Amino acid sequence: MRGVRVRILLTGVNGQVGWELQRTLAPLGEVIAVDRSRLDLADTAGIRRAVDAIAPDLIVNPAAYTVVDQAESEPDLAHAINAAAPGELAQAAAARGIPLVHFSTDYVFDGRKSAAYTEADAPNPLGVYGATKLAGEQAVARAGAPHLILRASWVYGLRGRNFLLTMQRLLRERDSLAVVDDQFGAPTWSRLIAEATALVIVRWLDRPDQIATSGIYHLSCGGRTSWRGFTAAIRAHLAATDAKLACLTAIPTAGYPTPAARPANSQLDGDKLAATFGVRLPDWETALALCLDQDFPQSIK
Ligand SMILES: NC(=O)C1=CN([C@@H]2O[C@H](COP(=O)(O)OP(=O)(O)OC[C@H]3O[C@@H](n4cnc5c(N)ncnc54)[C@H](OP(=O)(O)O)[C@@H]3O)[C@@H](O)[C@H]2O)C=CC1
Ligand SMILES: Cc1cn([C@H]2C[C@H](O)[C@@H](COP(=O)(O)OP(=O)(O)O[C@H]3O[C@@H](C)C(=O)[C@@H](O)[C@H]3O)O2)c(=O)[nH]c1=O
Ligand SMILES: [Mg+2]
Repeated sequence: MRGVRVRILLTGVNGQVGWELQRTLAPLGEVIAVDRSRLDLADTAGIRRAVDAIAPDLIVNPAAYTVVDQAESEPDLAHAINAAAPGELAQAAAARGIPLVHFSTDYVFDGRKSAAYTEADAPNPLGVYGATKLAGEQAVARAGAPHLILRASWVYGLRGRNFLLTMQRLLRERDSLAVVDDQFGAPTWSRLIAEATALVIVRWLDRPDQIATSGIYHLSCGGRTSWRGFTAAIRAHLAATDAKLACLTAIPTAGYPTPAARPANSQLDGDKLAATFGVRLPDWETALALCLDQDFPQSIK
């Protein structure tokens, strides 16, 4: 693949990660970005036909059903998009002899481990979203195409639907805000995921051992915090410009009941990605500062 411009089929281009991937994959080749109107992943039967019509050299699939609570009442749709569709994409890739890069989530874990999860830890999802994402991982692995499954966590950015934008709005609107303080993980900026993914793809496609290096890799920011801790950091950044912000209180999970259960700890260990591809994302606090375009803490003034 060295030096060759590849045709890349990219799904989910209006999503957080897909939007950023459109830009970070552009230097690698021709990006054929498809949205739901061109490739509806709920239509499992149409996927193979669409892939064959596009005839890509590589498939990158950040599209997913990501509404965690709603998934509890739409398990069939979530399964179609998160499990059946990646399986079809991977089978199409295997049939064409091309590689697939797929994304998954920290919510495949049950959160009972106190340390960071490695790729060797057994998944045990607590809800429909996590279960369908795990089924997607398994379907991709089974298909036999060279593949990377990149597990991210707590994805945010300045675009789309995410916790950062929700909290910025609520902190401005409300007098007080109660946020759970007993679920831990690492917030991860969508742009860094997309930049790291492009770098990993270049290094992976350059290797002779794409099948041997196929598998699951954890790709999320370093460190960990709670949802309240993440909100406190968002609040601290906002305080530079906004005089009046909601007071923050810590609550237990039981104080914010949701249809889907979430892991108490889903910090991901990034050592395997660093050892294999030389890529590691910065700590979540550094990433948040980069995203919000604040002064970088260590920068020389
Ligand atoms: N968001 C998060 O916190 C985390 C996400 N991940 C994983 O990372 C990946 C990227 O997530 P993220 O970018 O945040 O997701 P988003 O929810 O921001 O975007 C998902 C995209 O998938 C598309 N999509 C949904 N249903 C269909 C369908 N039937 N056919 C075609 N496209 C569809 C959406 O299209 P449309 O715009 O039309 O709705 C949207 O563009 C996913 O695999 C996700 O599971 C992992 C950890 C955390
Ligand atoms: C809005 C709000 C949420 N919370 C809690 C609810 C929940 O336990 C936690 C996180 O809320 P959210 O529902 O926004 O986050 P959630 O949808 O669970 O986010 C997850 O999305 C999927 C797609 C992933 O893959 C995960 O990595 C993760 O990012 O914060 C509060 O405590 N107070 C609040 O005001
Ligand atoms: Mg959500």
